[in-house]
Amino acid sequence: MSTLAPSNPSDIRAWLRALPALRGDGRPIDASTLPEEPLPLFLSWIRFAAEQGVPEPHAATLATVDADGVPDARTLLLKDVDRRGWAFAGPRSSGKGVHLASHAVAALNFWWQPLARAVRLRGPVQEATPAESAADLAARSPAAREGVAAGDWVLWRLQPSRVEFWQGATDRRHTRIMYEATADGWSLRVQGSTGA
Ligand SMILES: Cc1cc2nc3c(=O)[nH]c(=O)nc-3n(C[C@H](O)[C@H](O)[C@H](O)COP(=O)(O)O)c2cc1C
Repeated sequence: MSTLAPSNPSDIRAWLRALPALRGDGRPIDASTLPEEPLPLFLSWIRFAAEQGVPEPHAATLATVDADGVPDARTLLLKDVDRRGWAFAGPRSSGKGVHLASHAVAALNFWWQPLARAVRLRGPVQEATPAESAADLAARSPAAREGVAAGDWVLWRLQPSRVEFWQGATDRRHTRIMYEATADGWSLRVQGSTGA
């Protein structure tokens, strides 16, 4: 079937269902070599995605909720990641800034189609120091800095309470690697196809 969108709206359902999905080159997961915490696995997956030519592997979808609990989501760039969390930035006056001021929690989702891989995190969000936010703004191009009011730029860090690594497979025998923060570290659960 052609992948051109049908002009007749009543055909959309059939057209969508016929579009190919999960055609990425999935890799088997060796559950015996997984690290005890999610950070090293995330670093190895995003580096691998970049090496494999995944375009803009640092782009992710950030979901927040507003003061009434209504969710919203938008694409943004990951600015840093270390033990303090997954860092992203934007104006304090933006939708995400307003949401985070009332509900300091978020979810972040990466989708690396050529590898059929996704990473999904959720947890509390903390504002970085004013110096870190200013440094992030200063590192942007002059064009990107233009129009940002002084003091309106914020760097936030999502400190995940849960991280899921998802490896899709063309035979639909997907693998989910789930890390949950515990009082003294991380618990790890693997579901689905494993073994390399
Ligand atoms: C690839 C890509 C990268 C983006 N990076 C950022 C970013 O790092 N920070 C940001 O505030 N908005 C970024 N945006 C714009 C957001 O998607 C969004 O339009 C903007 O943050 C306003 O959303 P909000 O009002 O819900 O906060 C990016 C958009 C795309 C498509």
